Amino acid sequence: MNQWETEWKREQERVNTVVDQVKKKMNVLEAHLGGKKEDVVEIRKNFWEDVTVNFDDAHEAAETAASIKQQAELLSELERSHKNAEDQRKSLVKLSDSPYFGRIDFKENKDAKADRIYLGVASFYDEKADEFLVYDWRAPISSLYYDHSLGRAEYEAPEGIVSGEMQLKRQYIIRNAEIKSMFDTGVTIGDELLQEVLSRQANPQMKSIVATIQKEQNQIIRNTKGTLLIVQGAAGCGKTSAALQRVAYLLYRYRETLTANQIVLFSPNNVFNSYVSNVLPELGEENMLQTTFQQYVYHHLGDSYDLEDPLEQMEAVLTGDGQPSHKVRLDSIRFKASLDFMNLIEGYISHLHKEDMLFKSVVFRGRVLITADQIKEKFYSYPSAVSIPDRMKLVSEWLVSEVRKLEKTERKEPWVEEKIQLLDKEVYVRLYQKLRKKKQYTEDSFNDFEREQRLLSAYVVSKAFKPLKKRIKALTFINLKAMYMRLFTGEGLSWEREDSYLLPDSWKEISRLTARTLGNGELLYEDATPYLYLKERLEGFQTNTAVRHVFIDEAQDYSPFQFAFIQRLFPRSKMTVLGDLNQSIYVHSTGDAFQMLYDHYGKDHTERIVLMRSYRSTRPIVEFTREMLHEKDSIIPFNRDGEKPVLKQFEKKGDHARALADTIRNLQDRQVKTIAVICKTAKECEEAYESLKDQVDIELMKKDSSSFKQGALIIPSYLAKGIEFDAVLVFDASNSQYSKESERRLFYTVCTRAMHELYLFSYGEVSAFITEVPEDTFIREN
Ligand SMILES: Nc1ncnc2c1ncn2[C@@H]1O[C@H](COP(=O)(O)OP(=O)(O)OP(=O)(O)O)[C@@H](O)[C@H]1O
Repeated sequence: MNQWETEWKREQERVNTVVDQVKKKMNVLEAHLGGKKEDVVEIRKNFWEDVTVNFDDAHEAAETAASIKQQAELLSELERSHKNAEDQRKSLVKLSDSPYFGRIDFKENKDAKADRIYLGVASFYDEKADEFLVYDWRAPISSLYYDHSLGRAEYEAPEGIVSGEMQLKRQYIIRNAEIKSMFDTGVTIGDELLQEVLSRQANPQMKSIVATIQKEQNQIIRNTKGTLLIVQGAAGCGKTSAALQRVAYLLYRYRETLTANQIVLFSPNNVFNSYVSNVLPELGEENMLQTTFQQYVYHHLGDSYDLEDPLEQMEAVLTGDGQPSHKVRLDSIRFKASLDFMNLIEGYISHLHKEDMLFKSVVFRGRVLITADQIKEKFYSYPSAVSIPDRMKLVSEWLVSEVRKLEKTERKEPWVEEKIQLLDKEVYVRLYQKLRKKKQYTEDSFNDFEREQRLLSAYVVSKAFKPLKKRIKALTFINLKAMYMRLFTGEGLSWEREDSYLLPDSWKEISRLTARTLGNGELLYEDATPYLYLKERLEGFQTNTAVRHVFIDEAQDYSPFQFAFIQRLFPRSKMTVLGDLNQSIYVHSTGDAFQMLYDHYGKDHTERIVLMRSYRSTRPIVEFTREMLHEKDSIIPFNRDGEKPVLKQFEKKGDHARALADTIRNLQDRQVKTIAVICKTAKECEEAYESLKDQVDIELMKKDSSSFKQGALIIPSYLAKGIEFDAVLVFDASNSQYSKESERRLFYTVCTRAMHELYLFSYGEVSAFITEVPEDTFIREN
């Protein structure tokens, strides 16, 4: 046995010992868990038997309430501790399969001998020996593994910097408690392991990368300095991965004070949400809150409008024909995303502060109770030093009190009597009991009848007024639609000198388009954020102060307006924004979106990290795709071999479809797991599906799809954002699809979804973005 084999054997023995210990602990825990579960079931079953229920008088009722509370607390405490034990059991199950993935031998300066530190997804402590057999990858000492090569090294411990020498860095792949591979590494975390991990097939669910986090990614994960962390990096450089491991790190580091529901991740769409949803549970952590900006907007706008969704907007942009109306739409999207438009709205709000606020009359049963003018007069009667939202609250209180007064006079209206006649028996009985309780029944039956009538009319009127009061409290008397509309009616800004603002040349056309759609009860997606902004500025921002960390992935797709909005929404939160300007595919994305954030937070509160190495795709694919960009040097491929991208050009539709089907079949025969035919638009996807569905087994992804499975699928470009596939087939890489400068980034985004194989099918003349790429970076086939 050579030295390495001996070493391997020794390491395997250690794995066996650790796994034995883990299993022992698991057995103890399982027995304990069983007992706890029984307790919980028992308490649930006997909940009402163990509380004394007595409502005879106020004192007894209070005792009963206290008894129920005590029982509920006991139950929730037991459930909490059951959940903790269950979480611990899950992490032990993982450790029993693969207890660790790395080892470092680190000799602190003060010590004579090096300590062996083994790193895994969770820590494992041996009580008897009083030592950690496995350290959590997020422990302070574990950062040595990610940040340093052999030689002098240091890490930041709670008590200060610890310096020493790293004498060994080793990596393992352990499955079923057996070492499958083992490498000693030097400078970075071993290329061999990374090669092995990256060459695996893609998965419909993203995987954690803890065993192979690279040094520059670790800077993102463990960054706790700034309020704003900006991560800019090429396609596939691990931005999303780093973000998710960062969430896991923060949950570990601040475990006493931070919980998963204080972290929000904004992601591009629901498919992406489902794609990343497994990473944290895999690491033994609960998922953070996940949302899309669109979901947020929907939630807050309710159904007050027929709201266009962003994918419909995208489809309208991509299928546009370049006609003047299309150009106006593009201008509208761009302008409404800008800070110039935000300034315009701010100017409008200042104006509303003084005059022109629009209200809706308070109407009851078709009758105007309080006119819009009366409300307006009341609003402006409050001192202007009081903010608009505060004045709105005062108006709302005033309205409710006015309505209460009117409620009394309303009781005599004829409709009330009619309603009373129609009341059902149950209500009568209830009212009768109410009267008895109040001891209002006397022997005098005439008097009783009168009282009954009074009570019934009060009941009927109060019931009818209830929704009205509720609406008033929800500030629905503010005529938001009309006020937003007023920004666009008239030939210019009807309320202000328009030269005070920066308006686009096509402002008049944009105004006409907007007034028309609003008039039809539709809200274009580009109007959603500004509309919501105006609403919040008038009603008061519904800020969320509980959230401590906001992550925005694919941040290049957010407009400055949206960023500003999110900032206001989460005033106490730190922000991590991750994006790649080369993948900005929306018309509203501007090159300087991050700059706006940077300006807002300032240099002292911002950290900016740039990632250059791309891990997703093979070297030949990266060498091809980066050529499409102007700043090609900013992307370094990870050295993983593969075939060059293949270009196939066709003149006939039938040949094009047949060749696509042949390629898909070939991939399927080779057991390639995830195959995506990517089209520019949903419309093109439908065409692709029609031409392929009878030839191969393939699924069509639509905008409301929320996840994807293994196999072959057809997907529009904008839904494929952020995700990856073993093989990508670009449905039509012709110049008719991708030629404008604005389509360059879209084409780049599409091609960079490929991990191992990339095929470009062109129906007709090939896209200029391919012809300008050096011929030796791809293969022409026909
Ligand atoms: N350190 C790493 N170890 C192993 N795999 C990694 C590492 N970093 C990135 N990867 C892999 O590279 C692929 C791309 O990562 P990820 O999706 O996080 O990149 P991204 O920068 O968000 O890409 P995009 O901008 O294209 O959406 C994933 O399969 C991920 O698992």
